[in-house]
Amino acid sequence: MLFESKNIEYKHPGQQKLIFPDISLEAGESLLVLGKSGSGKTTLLNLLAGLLNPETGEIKLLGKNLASLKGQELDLFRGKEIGIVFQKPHLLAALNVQENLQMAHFFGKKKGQNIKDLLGELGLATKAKSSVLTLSEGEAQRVSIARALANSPKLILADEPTSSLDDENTEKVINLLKTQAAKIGAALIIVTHDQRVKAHIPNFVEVKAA
Ligand SMILES: Nc1ncnc2c1ncn2[C@@H]1O[C@H](COP(=O)(O)OP(=O)(O)OP(=O)(O)O)[C@@H](O)[C@H]1O
Repeated sequence: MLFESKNIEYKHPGQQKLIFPDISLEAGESLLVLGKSGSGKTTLLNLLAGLLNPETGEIKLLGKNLASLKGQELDLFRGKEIGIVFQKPHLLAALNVQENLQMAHFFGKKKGQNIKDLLGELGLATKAKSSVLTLSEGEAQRVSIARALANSPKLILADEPTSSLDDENTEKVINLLKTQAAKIGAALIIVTHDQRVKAHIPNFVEVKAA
């Protein structure tokens, strides 16, 4: 199994304990994480990315238990093997499109995908040298996807990647994520409350308050 999470529980200070469904995915498989606002979707994504530590349970990517990795080791593993698409693109405004992607190679200490080719596949070939401040919302979202894919990670995590997009761009973004995940042999997990995404990815788990 490429990716597995089992018996994960987490409690934010002063909040109810969150109990998450188990997940297991092979390379090229996709999964939606659905749930109401406040149910714990973003918390689960942060746990799967190793940005939070679960109180119980284990998360394994490429046979490695995330909890067994510490500090810099975990940061480097995340940089190489986990691509995260945040809800808002969070691009570095001082850098152009291409430089934003080069940062991923730098932090992952990995050669990764050819940036020019990747931008071409995401329909951004003409934007390589553009300031990220001049991009439309859909373009900025695609750049943030390109950045998440730049190191050919084995796990792609996307938090509400379509919430601010129209129907056409939603379909484009979901297809891009699926195609790229299949191409690089990654597992894809998309957190969303956007019902439109369900039409494209039938496999789902639901996060519910305990
Ligand atoms: N840092 C924190 N400290 C305390 N409570 C938190 C923290 N982060 C999240 N929570 C609480 O944990 C619960 C789950 O939050 P989370 O952001 O994971 O939900 P979500 O399903 O992603 O919501 P949304 O769809 O609105 O983004 C909520 O009740 C939230 O208030």
